[in-house]
Amino acid sequence: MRTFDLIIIGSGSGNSILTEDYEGLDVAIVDGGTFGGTCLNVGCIPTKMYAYPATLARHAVEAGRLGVDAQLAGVDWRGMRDRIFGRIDAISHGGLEYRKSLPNVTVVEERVRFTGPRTLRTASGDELTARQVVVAAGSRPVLPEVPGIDLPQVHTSDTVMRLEELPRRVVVVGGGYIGAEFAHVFSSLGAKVTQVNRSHRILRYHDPEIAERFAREASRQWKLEMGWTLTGVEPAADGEAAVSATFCDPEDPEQTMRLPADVVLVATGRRPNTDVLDAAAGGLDVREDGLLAVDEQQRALSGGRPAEGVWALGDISSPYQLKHVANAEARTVQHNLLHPEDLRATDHRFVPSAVFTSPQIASVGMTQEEAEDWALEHGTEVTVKVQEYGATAYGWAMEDRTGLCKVIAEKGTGRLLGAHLIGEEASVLIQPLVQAMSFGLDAGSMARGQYWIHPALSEVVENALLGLEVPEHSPLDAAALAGRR
Ligand SMILES: Cc1cc2nc3c(=O)[nH]c(=O)nc-3n(C[C@H](O)[C@H](O)[C@H](O)COP(=O)(O)OP(=O)(O)OC[C@H]3O[C@@H](n4cnc5c(N)ncnc54)[C@H](O)[C@@H]3O)c2cc1C
Ligand SMILES: NC(=O)c1ccc[n+]([C@@H]2O[C@H](COP(=O)([O-])OP(=O)(O)OC[C@H]3O[C@@H](n4cnc5c(N)ncnc54)[C@H](O)[C@@H]3O)[C@@H](O)[C@H]2O)c1
Repeated sequence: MRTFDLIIIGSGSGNSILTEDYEGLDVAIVDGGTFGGTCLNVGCIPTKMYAYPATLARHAVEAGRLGVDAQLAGVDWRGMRDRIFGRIDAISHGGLEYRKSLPNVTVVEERVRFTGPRTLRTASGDELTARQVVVAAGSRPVLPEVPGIDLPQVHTSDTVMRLEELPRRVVVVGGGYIGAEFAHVFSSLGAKVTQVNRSHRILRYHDPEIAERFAREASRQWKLEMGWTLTGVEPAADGEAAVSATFCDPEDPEQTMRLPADVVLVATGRRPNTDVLDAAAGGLDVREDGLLAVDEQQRALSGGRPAEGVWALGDISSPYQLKHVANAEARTVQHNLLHPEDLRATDHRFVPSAVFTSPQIASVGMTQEEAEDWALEHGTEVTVKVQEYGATAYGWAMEDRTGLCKVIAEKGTGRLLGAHLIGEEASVLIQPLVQAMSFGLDAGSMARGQYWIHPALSEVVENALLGLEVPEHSPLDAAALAGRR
């Protein structure tokens, strides 16, 4: 049995814990996959490195509306792929080598499982234990158990970005973040894409007005099929495509659909790795949804109480499955490991997210429906303003027909409750609204307490705020508005 001061399982956000403050500790960092984890190797970073050129390609196709005679002559998929992974693989490799070079750090490049409280066994049979264990083992794609799911033409986000050629026909299964982003990438780069979703709502956790606007835009760019569940994939009979994917209507299984494809991308959600880690054998509580149970201080729970010396962060324990959340939780663990007498909690109040499609989508806080329910429950009223990009000066410059910014606030106080955008640079435009919510700036003060550069796109946000029925300045202080008391 090898004993350490600290074992970190997972080199994604888990790896960021190890600063110089840890130099005095004997640390093991364990990862059985690619060093650097999901975001770097198969997640946020490579997808955005594809999404950006895909957006450029989309703009070229749409530039004619503005009198620019551009066209998409083609894309160099292999060149793009090699540029992207040439950069990423080097970062992953460099990170691994750096960790290996540290005298106090042992890198274990193997899968591990819990065998008891704070004890682990590697795939090759070594036993490891530590005073403190950080579980940062992430999540993995869920694959429906249907015939043909293991055919080589069936991919997940883990493999699809390394294809040798840009496929001609792609069937994307799933209507969430991953499905939407890859439908954008493949269709903008020139593939014929059909995106199939089980429910009748795409991006189902988003504000319905945004999701509907997105569905309208998406169906201009690729084919959307709603209300179908995947039943199988088989080699195609006609030789026109490599495989055909079959679907049925979950409410009427007699209704079926067959789609030819060169690539079937399955993006039907991700599952926390608590099962492969055998978290229960470590005495840790696993929730019904498969997440490792943690408290606000990121302490893993055992029998509902903090387990001695076990912490967790990121996709394995967080319902958000977002890199900025995993990083924030890692900062909490980094502090708490060294300051047991002064534990911090992770602030999960205003978690924003964005979908990097064209147009982009960004969201923070309550949807309109959630805000209206909240208002009923708290005996208060909400005010909502939807500002179209096309009705602002920069929106005219862009001849924009799709963008909108919806802001939701409490009427009496101007407290911002939610913001939802679809449109150019939505992921950037939302940030001042996240800031206002986090620091308790009310909508009225935010609108009129600062200059907004004219005629920048940010006037969309300014005008949305000005359209709310709120006091010019809030009667409440910032802490109360930020929901801190
Ligand atoms: C295609 C895609 C696009 C994404 N885009 C975005 C985005 O734009 N913005 C955003 O905020 N989020 C995005 N995400 C989500 C984001 O990548 C994750 O939320 C984040 O990477 C989770 O980090 P983590 O540290 O919890 O886990 P990970 O980074 O997954 O790290 C876990 C590590 O643990 C290792 N591991 C697992 N089990 C074991 C075991 N038993 N033994 C040893 N090692 C093990 C794995 O090999 C892995 O390296 C995206 C995800 C995907 C899949
Ligand atoms: N930009 C970002 O922040 C970003 C990008 C990608 C991924 N992520 C993270 O990764 C997570 C996983 O993404 P995801 O898109 O795989 O999951 P998701 O949960 O967002 O979406 C899964 C979709 O698949 C559909 N589905 C499920 N089973 C199906 C079936 N059998 N047939 C057809 N459709 C089916 C669901 O209805 C849903 O629309 C996200 O929740 C997100 O947190 C974030």
